[in-house]
Amino acid sequence: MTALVHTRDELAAARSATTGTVGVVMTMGALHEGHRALLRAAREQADRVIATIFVNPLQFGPNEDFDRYPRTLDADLAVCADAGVDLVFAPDRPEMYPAGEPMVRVDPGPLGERLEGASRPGFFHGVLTVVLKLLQVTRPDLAFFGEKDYQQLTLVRRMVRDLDVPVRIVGVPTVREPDGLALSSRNRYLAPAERQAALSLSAALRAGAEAAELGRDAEAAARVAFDSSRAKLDYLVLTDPDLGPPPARGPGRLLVAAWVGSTRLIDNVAVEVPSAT
Ligand SMILES: Nc1ncnc2c1ncn2[C@@H]1O[C@H](COP(=O)(O)OP(=O)(O)OP(=O)(O)O)[C@@H](O)[C@H]1O
Ligand SMILES: CC(C)(CO)[C@@H](O)C(=O)[O-]
Ligand code: BAL
Repeated sequence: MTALVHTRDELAAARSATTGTVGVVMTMGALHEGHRALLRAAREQADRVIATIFVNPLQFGPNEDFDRYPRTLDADLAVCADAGVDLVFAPDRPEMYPAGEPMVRVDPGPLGERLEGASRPGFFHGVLTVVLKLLQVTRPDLAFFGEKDYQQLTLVRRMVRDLDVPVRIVGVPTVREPDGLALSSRNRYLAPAERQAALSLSAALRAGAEAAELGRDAEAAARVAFDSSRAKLDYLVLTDPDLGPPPARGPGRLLVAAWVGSTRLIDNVAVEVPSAT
C-alpha cells in the first residue's frame, strides 16, 4: 500500500513509524521509465521506499518552464503504487518554503557555475537547497539520482561529502527510448518533428563514444555528428568523470545540452579514452 502525505508533520509521523533502511527517490513528477528505474533500484536496495514529488520553484529561472512543467499527480501515484513505493511526499510550495524564498541556500561552488549552471544561473543553488531539505525531512539511508542529470548527481555527491550529510548517494544509469533518446519529462513538450530532431543529442554522444574507443577525439567527433540544422547546441564537452578537465586516457564523460525548438534537453555518456600504445 502506498501512502500519500502532503505535509512535513504527516511525513515526520510516517517516517518515525518506519523500520529498516529507507531509500528516497526525489522527482518533479511526470514520472516515466527513467523514474521507474530509480524506484526499482530503491526497492531492491532499501527496505522502505519514499518518493518525493515537488516542482521546485527555486531551481527555475524567470524565463523557464516552471508554469508549464507537467503536473500529473494521479498518474504519478499509480506509478509509485505499481513500483512498490511505501510513501509519497508531495508538498505544495508553502509547505516546502513556509517563510517564502529561503534566505540561506546551499552554495554549489565553482562546479555549479559551469555547464548547466552557466546556462541556468542559480539552478544548482536551487537544486542543492531543495535536495538538502528533502534529505533532512525524509532522513534516508540511501538516495537515488539518475545519471541523465550527471552534473546534478556529481554535485549532490559533493554536497553530501563536503557537508557531512549522513546518506549514501546511488547513481542510476540513464534509461533511453529504443532509438537512443534519453527519457525526460520535458520530452512531452516535443512535437513529432522535434522528437526526431531530439535524436541529434544521443547520436552525437554515440559518435563521440565510438570515436574515443578508436583512439580519436571524442568531443570533435561528437561535434561533427551533432546535426545543428535540427537542434541548437548549447554545450558539448568531454570531461573526466568528476567534470574536471578531459582525461588523456581512461574514463571520461561526454555531456551535451541543446535546444530543440523551445525545449532544452540534456544528455551524457561515459566514454573510455584508450591509452596510446
Ligand atoms: N532517463 C532517465 N534515466 C534515469 N534517471 C532519470 C532519467 N530521467 C530523469 N531521471 C532522474 O529522475 C530524477 C528526477 O528527475 P526529474 O523529475 O527532473 O525528471 P526528468 O525527466 O529529468 O525531468 P526534466 O525533463 O525536467 O529534466 C533525477 O534523479 C533524474 O536524474
Ligand atoms: C533532484 C530534484 C528533484 C530537485 O528538485 C530535481 O532537480 C530533479 O528532478 O532532478
Ligand atoms: N531534471 C533536473 C531538474 C530540472 O531540469 O529542473
